[in-house]
Amino acid sequence: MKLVKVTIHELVMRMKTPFTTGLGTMQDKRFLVIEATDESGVVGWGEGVAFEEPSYTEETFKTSLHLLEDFLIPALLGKELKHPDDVYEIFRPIRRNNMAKASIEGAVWDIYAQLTNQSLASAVGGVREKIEVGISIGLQPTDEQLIQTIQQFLDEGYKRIKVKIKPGKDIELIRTIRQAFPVIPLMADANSAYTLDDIDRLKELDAFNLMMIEQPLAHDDLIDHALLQKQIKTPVCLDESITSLEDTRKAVQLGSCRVINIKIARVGGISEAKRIHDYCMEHNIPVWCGGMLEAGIGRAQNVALTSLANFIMPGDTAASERYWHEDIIQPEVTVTDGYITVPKSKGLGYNVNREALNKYSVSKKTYRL
Ligand SMILES: O=C(O)CCC(=O)c1ccccc1C(=O)O
Ligand SMILES: [Mg+2]
Repeated sequence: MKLVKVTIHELVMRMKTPFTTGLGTMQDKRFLVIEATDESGVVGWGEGVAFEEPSYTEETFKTSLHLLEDFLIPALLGKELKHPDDVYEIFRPIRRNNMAKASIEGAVWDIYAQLTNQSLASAVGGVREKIEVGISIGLQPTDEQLIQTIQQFLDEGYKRIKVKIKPGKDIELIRTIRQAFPVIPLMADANSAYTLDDIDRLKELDAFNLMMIEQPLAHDDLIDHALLQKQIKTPVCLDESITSLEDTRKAVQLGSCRVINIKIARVGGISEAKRIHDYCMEHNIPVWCGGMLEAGIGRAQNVALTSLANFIMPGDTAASERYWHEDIIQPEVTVTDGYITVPKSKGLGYNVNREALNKYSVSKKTYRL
């Protein structure tokens, strides 16, 4: 494989409903679509999922543009690639900026799958025909609305409910949910809203039989999470803190968590996501696939990755229609009885809908060898 042309499309798509966490609210999603062309003319697609504000990680869609234009695309154009794993090595001298790296690495994986006549799921080593999915629900204005929203997604078949918590909207909130839904698979994501000073409060959550609590403490912490995990029964799941296989090794050795949320973009691509998956499998740490409110291309990659053997907990990869009036892929990702069927066709398994892509595109720029 050799990339000869890369086009960056900048899109803005309005979500059906705003998504609120302790970090902020998002409704209009600005993101990047990467269209990469190989020397044989095969086109691969990637998605740049960094948000407009550096609140979840330090990256933004603008830093992604800068990295792609000035470093990542120049480093890849014209390079002979034997396997998509080569991309991670080529990018190694460039520190962090994982979402920017993943955006173009995903396009190389798509090209590789097409050139080797297989689905992306099969190219990454997936073993499942269908994947079990859950849903992540943002903070709601009232408890009534939250209960109603949970009921709606349970009715749609979602297998696990994740709610956002923050100080002051935690114990009572979870108690209210448990009163309405005593036995559903339920978990809470704090997006780093707590410190060890809140340990008594976090211990109170042990009463509610949560599947796990996601990223309670600082976004870059492993040590305090290990201290916390020793004192609470609820399994700790790390999201923000895991940016690489190295972070994973340290977290597992320290006992910082019992579960890991893998997001392709957060760890710099599909290759590193796979290595984290494999390490966790060897160490009996279950993983699940997190989300970045992706449009169709990122969503398709999540479906493929989740077909790996150790994705044994439902992830956040919900149906396209949960987020978008119209997605940029055909067919859209659909959920039936809480499952997504992993596509078997060549490459991503979904076609990019050029008409939709152009409709939501606000600018584009092409780089050639
Ligand atoms: O539905 C999704 O794509 C995931 C939603 C979600 O929880 C989330 C959305 C934006 C930023 C961070 C997170 C998170 O997993 O912490
Ligand atoms: Mg999270």
